[in-house]
Amino acid sequence: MNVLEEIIEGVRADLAARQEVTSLDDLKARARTQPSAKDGVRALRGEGVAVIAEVKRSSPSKGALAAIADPAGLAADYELGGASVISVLTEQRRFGGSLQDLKDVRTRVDIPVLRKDFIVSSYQLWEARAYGADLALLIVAALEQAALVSLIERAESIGLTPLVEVHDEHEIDRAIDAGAKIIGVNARDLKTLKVDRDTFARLAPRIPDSIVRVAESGVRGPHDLIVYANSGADAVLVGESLVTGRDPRSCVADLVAAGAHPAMRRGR
Ligand SMILES: O=C(O)c1ccccc1NCC(=O)[C@H](O)[C@H](O)COP(=O)(O)O
Repeated sequence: MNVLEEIIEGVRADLAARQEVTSLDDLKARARTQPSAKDGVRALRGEGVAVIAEVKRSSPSKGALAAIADPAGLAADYELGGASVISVLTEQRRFGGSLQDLKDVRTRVDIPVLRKDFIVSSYQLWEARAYGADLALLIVAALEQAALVSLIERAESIGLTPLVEVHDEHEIDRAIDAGAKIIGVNARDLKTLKVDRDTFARLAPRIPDSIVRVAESGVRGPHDLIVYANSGADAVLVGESLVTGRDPRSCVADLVAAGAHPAMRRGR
């Protein structure tokens, strides 16, 4: 079993336990009490390069990164630094996240919030909405094509914007065929966990201009953002360097400033 398969095995077990406690009808009722979801595409299509700042306590590749006792406070700092979207890892076993983190972050920030998890069921989309997410990650490598199509449709029908994650050309074609409006190219191979920052430059030209292009993983600072932007990134998704940096707000502000430079404007 590779790392992705191991993670998903745990995700399915935790999902089954939650489904024992909360019925789908209860989740739907809770989701319907939420304010309308914010527009994820609009948030990532502004001037300059948008920053998606991640609340990430630990990871399979690096182990413990940061304790993050106050995820909402961290998210508020990210927002003050100029982030366009907050990503909240809700997977518990390997990333130390939770739906409570998502709820806490949602109540503190005004910008859109992404549920970053390993989504294999529409139940998790309803959870995302019920706990206040505006966007939800869908990983092509984790889903058969019929499931991908159906989860994108379900996400959109309940107001969520799907961020569809890919790792190679074939997955890009699958994401486009499935109707993705935002595609994230993850530089981290989810089977080997190796980060290859050249992946984005290689794959981005295959993604049409009509689709928002997000470069995920491996951003250590403004230089990496600029390299991704020069290869066509509309947005970058950043976790580790923000949670391990000394001042998350200024780390985000430095990225936003680099992405707002006139040389980064590409008439989007
Ligand atoms: O981060 C990991 O080790 C990891 C392993 C297996 C599946 C997913 C993983 N990370 C999720 C992400 O995609 C990143 O958290 C995100 O792109 C931010 O990356 P980074 O800035 O490099 O922390």
